[in-house]
Amino acid sequence: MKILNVDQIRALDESTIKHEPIAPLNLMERASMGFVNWFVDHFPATTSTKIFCGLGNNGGDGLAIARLLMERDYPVEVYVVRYAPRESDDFMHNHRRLKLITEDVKYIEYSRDLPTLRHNEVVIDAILGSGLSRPADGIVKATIEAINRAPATVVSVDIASGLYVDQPNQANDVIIEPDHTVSFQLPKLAFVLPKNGKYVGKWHLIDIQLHKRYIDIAPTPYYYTQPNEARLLLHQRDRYSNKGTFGHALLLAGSFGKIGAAVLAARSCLRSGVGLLTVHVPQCGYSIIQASVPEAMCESDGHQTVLTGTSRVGGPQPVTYTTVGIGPGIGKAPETLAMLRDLLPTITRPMVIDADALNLLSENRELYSQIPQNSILTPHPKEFERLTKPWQNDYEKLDLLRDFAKTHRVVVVLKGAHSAIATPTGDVHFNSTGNPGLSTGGTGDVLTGVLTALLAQGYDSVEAAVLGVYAHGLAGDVIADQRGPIGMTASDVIDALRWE
Ligand SMILES: NC(=O)C1=CN([C@@H]2O[C@H](COP(=O)(O)OP(=O)(O)OC[C@H]3O[C@@H](n4cnc5c(N)ncnc54)[C@H](OP(=O)(O)O)[C@@H]3O)[C@@H](O)[C@H]2O)[C@@H](O)CC1
Ligand SMILES: Nc1ncnc2c1ncn2[C@@H]1O[C@H](COP(=O)(O)OP(=O)(O)O)[C@@H](O)[C@H]1O
Ligand SMILES: [K+]
Repeated sequence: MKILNVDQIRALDESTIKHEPIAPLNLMERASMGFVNWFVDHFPATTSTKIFCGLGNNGGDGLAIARLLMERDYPVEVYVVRYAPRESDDFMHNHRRLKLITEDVKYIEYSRDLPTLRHNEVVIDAILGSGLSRPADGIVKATIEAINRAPATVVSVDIASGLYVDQPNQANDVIIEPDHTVSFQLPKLAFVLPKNGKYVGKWHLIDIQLHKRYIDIAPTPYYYTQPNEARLLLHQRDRYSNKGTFGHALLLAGSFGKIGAAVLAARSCLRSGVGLLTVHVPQCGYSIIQASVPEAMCESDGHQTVLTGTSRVGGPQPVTYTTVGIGPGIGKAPETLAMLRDLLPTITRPMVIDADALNLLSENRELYSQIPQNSILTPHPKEFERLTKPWQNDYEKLDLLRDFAKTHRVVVVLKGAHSAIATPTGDVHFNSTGNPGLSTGGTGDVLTGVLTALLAQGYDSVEAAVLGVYAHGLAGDVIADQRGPIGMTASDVIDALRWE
């Protein structure tokens, strides 16, 4: 699914009006009806509801929503925040329509006009939408602050008032902190950026049949992975396949005290369809791998506690493997750095690079040029900062991410909620699965195993990253449903991986 910018959202609106064709007012009615259908599913008709409307089309939506909820007998109070002398045409029209069924529309010009908000009430925030052009101030700011202070449940229409759709807010901007955002058709970039979490809440999309052709051809670097899109990426198994069909992966993982990382990556690799797997670990990990992952072959490094030269010590010859994954639990010993230096030039196919392998790269940036093209790098934000430099806000981070992927012709999975997958052409796919239960040691190692398995099976790097990250998050969601997010472990995630 595409994520469009604010100008494109406006043009999409106009394109729908022109090509469907539909009157602007009727499109607003459709959007408002979609919101109301969602609202009715979530809050009973006894819910005391206060709707705060601005003077643009977001406010117009709010007025239409008020009328539609009143028609369904919700106890609704309407407040118009009068911050300017002019209203939009569709606001005015909906204002007239609302006045036909109620005289009771209140106006907020000064702080003293603000109502008291209680915990058993729901506030609908329709003050400002995608037309935000400057930080909220004056009475708009006071209203937002009052809503944020209140114990009421808050639902924003389209986007929280005060939050920009696709550009950074300043630290002192005043923005609604909703429990839910109910938006139209496509996600907004602001929804998938971690720092905006409290200004978005849970977000929901309402299909209002905006012009499909416009969406199909609109250029954008940003995508949001939908379940059907992920499923389409999945390779079906040939009935006459054999284990050779699905590649032979080599995992270089573990060090003394961190052999568990190698176990997790190995297990998830096997659970993700690899044909054959060899795990190369320091000597201290040999019997652990043999005993705990019997499906894998194991090679012992020449060193007792850390990974060293692979070929020098009779270890693996990476060229003979379909894919190499390196990083989980390896540490940053000088011998391991030497191994990485020797290894990179010998690998010609895309590999997976994670954890301390990334940290070693960031401390030895001359190695960046040795990373095989189309490799998948899986940093969490701290590792990504080490690979690049600190950023001021999520938008700057996104620029750094796209630049890094393009410059080094690699796929970068920046992990977190809505992991962002940047491609060598500069596109970014935001993941839609996963939950805070995944914020626990070892889930990143699991992801490395998953991605290594997909590359070994011949998936293209971008497809492997999009599908693997999606399936990893989905496994986390399945486990969170079963046992709650707090008690889940990385091993649970491996068990819940499903490829269908
Ligand atoms: N696209 C879709 O899919 C559909 C969209 N729809 C709805 O339309 C909404 C967008 O409407 P919109 O363009 O009228 O913008 P909105 O935010 O209501 O107000 C802009 C006004 O506020 C002003 N203003 C700006 N910042 C301000 C500030 N800080 N403090 C005070 N004022 C400020 C701004 O002033 P200006 O910048 O012009 O000076 C302008 O006058 C969208 O969010 C959705 O709800 C649906 O109805 C149909 C389908
Ligand atoms: N709040 C969250 N929502 C969704 N996914 C998350 C969240 N927190 C962590 N994750 C996922 O969990 C994994 C954590 O990886 P990482 O930080 O490398 O952990 P570790 O190093 O312990 O293995 C990543 O795939 C990340 O996207
Ligand atoms: K809003």
